[in-house]
Amino acid sequence: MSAIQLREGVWSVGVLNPALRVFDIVMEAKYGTSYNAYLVTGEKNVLIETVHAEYFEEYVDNITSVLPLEQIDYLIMNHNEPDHSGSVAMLMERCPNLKIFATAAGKKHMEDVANRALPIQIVKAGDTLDLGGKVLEFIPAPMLHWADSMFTWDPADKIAFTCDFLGCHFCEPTMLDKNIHDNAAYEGEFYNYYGGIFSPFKPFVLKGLNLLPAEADMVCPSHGPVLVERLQWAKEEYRRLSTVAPKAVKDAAVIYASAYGCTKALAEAAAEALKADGLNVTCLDLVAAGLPACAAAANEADVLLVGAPTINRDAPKGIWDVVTSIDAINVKGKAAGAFGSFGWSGEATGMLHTRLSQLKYAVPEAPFRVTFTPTEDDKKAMADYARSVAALCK
Ligand SMILES: Cc1cc2nc3c(=O)[nH]c(=O)nc-3n(C[C@H](O)[C@H](O)[C@H](O)COP(=O)(O)O)c2cc1C
Repeated sequence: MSAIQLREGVWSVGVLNPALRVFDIVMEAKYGTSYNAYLVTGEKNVLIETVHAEYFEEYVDNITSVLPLEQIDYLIMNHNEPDHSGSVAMLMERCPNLKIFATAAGKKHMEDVANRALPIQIVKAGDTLDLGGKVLEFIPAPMLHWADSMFTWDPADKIAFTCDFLGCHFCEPTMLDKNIHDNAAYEGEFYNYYGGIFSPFKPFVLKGLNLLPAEADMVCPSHGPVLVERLQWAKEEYRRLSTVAPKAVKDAAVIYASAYGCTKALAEAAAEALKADGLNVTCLDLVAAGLPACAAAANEADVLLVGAPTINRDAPKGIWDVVTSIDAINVKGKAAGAFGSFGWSGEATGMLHTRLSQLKYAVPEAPFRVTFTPTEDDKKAMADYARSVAALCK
């Protein structure tokens, strides 16, 4: 991809990576991605973001197709994940007089990524950068999706540069949303990106939408096409996806695996007790309900009970898949407990209890476990245990 003029004096100088299929270890990128970067020219010339280190030369080619590197005065780093900051150190080698602007957290991240001190000016909300005729404004927008995130606002061009916010992994060679051919594919990636990157930060997304200047008619994100025609839609979707309806009653999820019905009997005792106490209870057998439904219920629950037998000194893999699908960022105020049946050594419940406590759920002192078939007393004790977990929920 070469430099693409977006508006008078505003260029896209990022690169496409159409072959990428897995981003950040965990996100599928069916259509590759783009590492977006922008150049705003004037009396002073400023770059906004760099690119993944492997694409540095292509990035430099794009910049130098507009102007020589020596004429670049500033670099603004809205976000410093290495797919955007990975080329900062190399760029500094070529442009040693470059002055960099970032938030305080951005400075720390950038220097930790580059492993060297950098000439960074820390910016705060409302700080500006005068390019001579054009004044850019900095709008810190923390936790979108790192502490360092900020937007850069160009009021003269009505463009907001928003780092990952409103972006997605999609290669549109023209960078213009009006040229997207496969709109269904784009929308799928837009939602995947929101889900993978922003869904843990819903309150911050709503704050970010409010910080975004309403008069912006172009948004330049750091992945995927620039938003003009889709801008209103994209903002509305972020608002819709991030708005959480208040709950009238607390949700409880009892999720279990059970080979011979022993852990199942405990699960049913727990579910009945919580239902009787007025909670909205979802009780799911992992094998029947499947991982996606169990993971969704676990994440929705204010009170979570995870049940597993011990099989070969561990919990079965499927149950681990559930507890490793939990959004660790959003367990504040929630409570969880582990229970299960075992034959002789009974490791599963302790291991699950440790994991739940490491996720920072409020957990009782110990898990609940019984040998083989639960007695009526065991079931009563299970009901008490479930209630004791629910009592820990704020
Ligand atoms: C293949 C297999 C391996 C097992 N390994 C262990 C074990 O390592 N330690 C243990 O305490 N119980 C072990 N058990 C016993 C189960 O934990 C026990 O039968 C339990 O009651 C099963 O509960 P469930 O009906 O909820 O699956 C094993 C059972 C099976 C079928």
